[in-house]
Amino acid sequence: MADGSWEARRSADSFTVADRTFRSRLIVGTGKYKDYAENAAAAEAAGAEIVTVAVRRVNLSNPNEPMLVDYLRPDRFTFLPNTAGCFTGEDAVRTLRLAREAGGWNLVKLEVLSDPDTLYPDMVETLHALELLIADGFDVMVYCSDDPVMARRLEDAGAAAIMPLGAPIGSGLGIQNRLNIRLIAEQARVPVLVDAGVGTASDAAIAMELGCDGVLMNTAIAEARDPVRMARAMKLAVEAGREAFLAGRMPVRTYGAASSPTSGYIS
Ligand SMILES: CC(=O)[C@@H](O)[C@H](O)COP(=O)(O)O
Repeated sequence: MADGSWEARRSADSFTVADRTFRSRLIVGTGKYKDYAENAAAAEAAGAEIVTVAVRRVNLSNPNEPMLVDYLRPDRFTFLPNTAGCFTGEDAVRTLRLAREAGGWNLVKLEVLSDPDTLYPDMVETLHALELLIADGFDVMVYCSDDPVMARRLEDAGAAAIMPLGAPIGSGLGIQNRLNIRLIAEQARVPVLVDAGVGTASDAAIAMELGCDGVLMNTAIAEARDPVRMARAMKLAVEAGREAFLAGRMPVRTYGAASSPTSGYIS
C-alpha cells in the first residue's frame, strides 16, 4: 500500500505487510492443539492465510515425527516464524537467522519476553533485536507492549507491522487498554494487529472496532472446548468488528435519547 496512513488503511479491503497482501485479518498460532490435524482444521475454519510458528518448538524437519507442514501446507498458508520462548534479543536474532537458513523465511514475528510469569515483552531487547534484524534484511512484525510511544519507536526503526498485546499471552483476559490500542492503530503507518490475550470472539471484534488491521491469536482457539467452532466464531468476529469499524459507530451519550423522536428524522 503506497499510503499507509490510518485513513488509507481504514478503508482497505485487505492489509499489506512488506509488499504482501492478505485478505484474511485473522492470524492463528500452531501451539497447544491436540494434534496437527486439529490445528489444520481450525486454521481452515478461521479462514487464516497466515499461521505463526514457534520455530524452536515445532517439528519442521524431522520426518520420523509428525510434521506441521504435512497438515498446514506451505503452499496454502504463509508461515510466520516467531521467536516464542526467547528472553534476549540475541537469542531471538539467532533463532530467526536459523529459521531463514532452514526455510527461507524472511517475513518473521519478533517476540522477546521479559519474565516467565507475565510473559510481557522486554521492549529494550525487542528494539535492539529489531534493529539487528532490519540490518540483516528481514521484514519484521513486532510483538510489543500497548505503549503508543514505543510503537512509534518500533515503526521508526523499520517494523513491518506493530503487534501490541491485548493482555498477557495465554491469559484470555481480552483487551485491557482500549485507549492505547486505538491510539496505536490511529498513529501507525504500518499494519497494527492485536497479538495475545484474546479470550473469546467479542475480544477479537473489539480489536477490529478499535481500528486494528488484524488480530493474532492462539490459546483462545486451541483451548476452546471445540477449537474448530471457536475458529469459525473468531473469523466471524473479526469480520463483524471490521464491518462495525467501517460503518462508524453511533456516539456514546451520557443521557438517554428517545428512540422515537418527534422531529429531525424521517417519519
Ligand atoms: C502464537 C503466538 O505467537 C503467541 O506468542 C501469541 O502471542 C498468542 O497469544 P495468545 O495465546 O494469548 O493468543
